[in-house]
Amino acid sequence: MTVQRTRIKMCGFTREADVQAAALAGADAVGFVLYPPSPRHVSIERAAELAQLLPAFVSPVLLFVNDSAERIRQACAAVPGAVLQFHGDETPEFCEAMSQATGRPHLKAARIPLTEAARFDLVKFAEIHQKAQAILLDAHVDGYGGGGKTFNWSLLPPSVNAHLVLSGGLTPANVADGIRALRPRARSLAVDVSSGIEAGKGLKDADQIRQFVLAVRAADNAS
Ligand SMILES: O=C(O)c1ccccc1NCC(=O)[C@H](O)[C@H](O)COP(=O)(O)O
Repeated sequence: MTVQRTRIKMCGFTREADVQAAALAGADAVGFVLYPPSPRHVSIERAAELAQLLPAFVSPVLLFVNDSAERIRQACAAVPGAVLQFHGDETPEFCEAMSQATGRPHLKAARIPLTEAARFDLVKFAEIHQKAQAILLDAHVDGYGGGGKTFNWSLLPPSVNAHLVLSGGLTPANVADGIRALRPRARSLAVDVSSGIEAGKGLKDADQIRQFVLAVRAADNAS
């Protein structure tokens, strides 16, 4: 029997020890929020420092919200190998142009209404963002993201022709349910977490990090 392995992105890191804890626990990607209004914001220089701690095969992810092409290029030059995550209102054309200009793949966030997920045309969104490496499904919250809230997973379309990343309010306690709800709908599924592994905004908790990875592995092994 083939066990599908759910890849794990953890986001919003600001401290060295937390980045090391995430990599040690088994995160496949570690995200840095380059959006100044976020309480998890880090500068390009700080993201570069933290990304240097990542071992082989753990990808840095640079998160932008409606940022400029110039600053995205600067960030890519400072953080080799980073994946781009566009979490604002970026058009498919802008996202594709930035991937072309930097040679980096990108994730595009879809911000799903908390209680009316069916109102969001995810099939169409995935079609117009078909050049994205994956579509990250986040809850639509004030401040663009990192809200610690789930949306109603059951209201999503039964099938989406895209690699999906489930995000928004995931915790060690609910991530298995999220995997079970989303895996049948996607070409492949990964999960993303920020608030659910924190002691405070941008301050990650090593034990919650470990618990989150264990919960994902248990869900994979049970599938
Ligand atoms: O994390 C933030 O502060 C943030 C701010 C503005 C835009 C996006 C942001 N985070 C993006 C992420 O990828 C988060 O991991 C995602 O929104 C899930 O966050 P959470 O619900 O706290 O797990």
